[in-house]
Amino acid sequence: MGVGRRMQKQGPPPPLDESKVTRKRKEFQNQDAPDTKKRKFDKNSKSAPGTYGRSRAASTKPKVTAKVDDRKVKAAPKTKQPQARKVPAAKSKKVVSVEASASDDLEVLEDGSDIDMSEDLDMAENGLEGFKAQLDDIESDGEDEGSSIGAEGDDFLGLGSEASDSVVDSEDEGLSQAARRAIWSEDEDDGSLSDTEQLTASNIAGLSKQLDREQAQEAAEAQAELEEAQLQTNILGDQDGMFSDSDGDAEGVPKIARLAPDLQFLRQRISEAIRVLDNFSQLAEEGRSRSDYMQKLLKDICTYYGYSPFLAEKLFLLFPPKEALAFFDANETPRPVVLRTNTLRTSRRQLAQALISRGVSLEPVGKWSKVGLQVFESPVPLGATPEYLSGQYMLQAAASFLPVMALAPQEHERVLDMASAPGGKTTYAAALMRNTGCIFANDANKQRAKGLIGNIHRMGVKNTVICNYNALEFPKVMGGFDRVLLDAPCSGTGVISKDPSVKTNKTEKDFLRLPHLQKQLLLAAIDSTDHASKTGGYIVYSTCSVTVEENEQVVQYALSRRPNVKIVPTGLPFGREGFTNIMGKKFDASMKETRRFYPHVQNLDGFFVCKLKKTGLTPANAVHANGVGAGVVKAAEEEAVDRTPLRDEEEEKADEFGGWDEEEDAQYIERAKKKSMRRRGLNPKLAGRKPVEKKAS
Ligand SMILES: C[S@@+](CC[C@H](N)C(=O)[O-])C[C@H]1O[C@@H](n2cnc3c(N)ncnc32)[C@H](O)[C@@H]1O
Repeated sequence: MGVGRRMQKQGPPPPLDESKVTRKRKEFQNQDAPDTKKRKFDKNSKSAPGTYGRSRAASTKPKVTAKVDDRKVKAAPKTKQPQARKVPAAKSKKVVSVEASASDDLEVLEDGSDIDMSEDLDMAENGLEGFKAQLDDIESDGEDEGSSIGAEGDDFLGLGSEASDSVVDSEDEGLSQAARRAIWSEDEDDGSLSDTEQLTASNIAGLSKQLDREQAQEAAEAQAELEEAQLQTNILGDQDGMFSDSDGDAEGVPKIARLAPDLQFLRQRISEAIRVLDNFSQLAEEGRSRSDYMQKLLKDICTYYGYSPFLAEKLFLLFPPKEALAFFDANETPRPVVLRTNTLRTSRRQLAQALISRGVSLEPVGKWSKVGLQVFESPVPLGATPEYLSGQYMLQAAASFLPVMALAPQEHERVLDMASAPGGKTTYAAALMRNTGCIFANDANKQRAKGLIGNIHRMGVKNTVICNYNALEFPKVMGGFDRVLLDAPCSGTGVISKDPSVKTNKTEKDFLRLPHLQKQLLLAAIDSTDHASKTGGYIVYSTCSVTVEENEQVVQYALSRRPNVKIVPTGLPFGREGFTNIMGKKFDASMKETRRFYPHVQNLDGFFVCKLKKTGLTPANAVHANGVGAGVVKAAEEEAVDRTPLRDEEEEKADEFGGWDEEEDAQYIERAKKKSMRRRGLNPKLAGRKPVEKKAS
């Protein structure tokens, strides 16, 4: 986490203030690009993807001082409205020349701190008011130069405008006429007639032609700017209404106007469509159906937030329309940075003190966790502090505490973590078990399992065996666990703020393939659990996805294939109930005991947690996850012993993850043999020698 990045407090995010977003976007359209490059921005604000992010950044107003006549004065920030620049050549050039000279002296103050948008906007507005007043004063001087200045002032106000850098303070009232000319009319090439210039018969025709040429050139430039502005904002195509639109279906829209969406307008249209959908009978246009609005809305959501149509629809349908928008918005902002205290090494209080002494600003994550700390600001990289390196904490999203809290592993139990890398949940479980009992931490991915090994060592976890199986192999590999955690591989629709590629890279195929795998893994988890465990017999299924296919549907499948399990309360103090009925799909009534977590509700990653209790042996006719018949499952369940198959030597050698060092092992074996001989009273040095036969005397 970088310096100066302030996070929101964990908890529901405040509702989006539409008026601010709109204002900020408008400001962006009025900004000059070079100014925006110089600023630093709070990355933690709500912003739409891509250009929306840029527009939000660009709309921030820096503090600007301009030196005019060697005096520093506060200036209103530059603004620009290219569409409105149809001004006579002479005046326009004058404005540009003033801007150029003023900008040489401009100082953009960058204090490096986050910029408070609302304050800056107020400042900008106040500055503009002050400048208008000053211009009024200048105009009221009533002299030739004054009237020329007055005209410039009108341009400025009308344009909104270019010369705002060169704001003069009240001291300008005392400037001499010559001084004013120096400020406002120094451009020799401005095309206007100076008061020393004479119009004669010989040059009047030439001058007239020159003016015509310049006016034509100016008109061409204005047209070019107008077209460029349309490219940026797509205004022509969009402003006709909700159903005459930017995607090229509106007649008479020039092609040029269809290239880039106007995000501000899109946002308004999305809000409007949602308003109509919320009160359809009263607000809908005549002849338009709900589905017309829905289609339009989904299309706009795809453009605005950058989702594939397929995923936008899937996620949209999980919520009422207004809430769906809040969900999409929340996916555009990062979740709070949270760390979990490793109670095997320290206490939360001690850790907090140590980090605070390094300048870290933090708070307990909430009453629901005794180990979480939310970090607001840190001057040091949190992944490299001595406390981190000595394993006193894990950087871990708060939502990922929840499945372990639901699992509630007890001391001295045997626990299986089926998909455990990089170990956030395994190490938490180990801490809850106070390093007693045994956790089998499995992951099918060797590379990720290496990260798991690193974390386990760093955090002083000693009760864990790391395995590298396809978890579908369980319980053939091993069974009879008191508790099993299946934090399943998933599509990641709950963590889009961390990985926005999910918006476009998940296809229909993924939502067939993943649920299939998840269902099979859950059957394997159930079959690996000891229903007769004195302390447990529990399975926790979790994903960091919010789709129904990966959650309720998977659990429902398991209930239908394994009548020997039932859903039980998770024990978590908050979270929304799982769905029992959605989009025409009906689930078991007990599904409401499962819990859903959302970015826009709890300011947590999207998560699903379900706790199951195994009540008996898997029935004889059950089919195992791995396609194996019931007999094998039953045998594996009954025989809760380690049945890890021996792997052949070649495989072992090639396996850098779990392979043996043959030479080192030979030494250990040799040493062990010698020890064992000594214990039996034999001399190891004589080992291998043939016993000397005693000669008969
Ligand atoms: C959501 S992540 C697990 C995160 C982990 N529980 C933690 O808290 O750090 C899912 C994991 O499943 C693993 N995985 C995918 N397919 C698997 C399979 N068939 N068997 C076992 N692990 C699998 C992936 O390698 C990945 O590490």
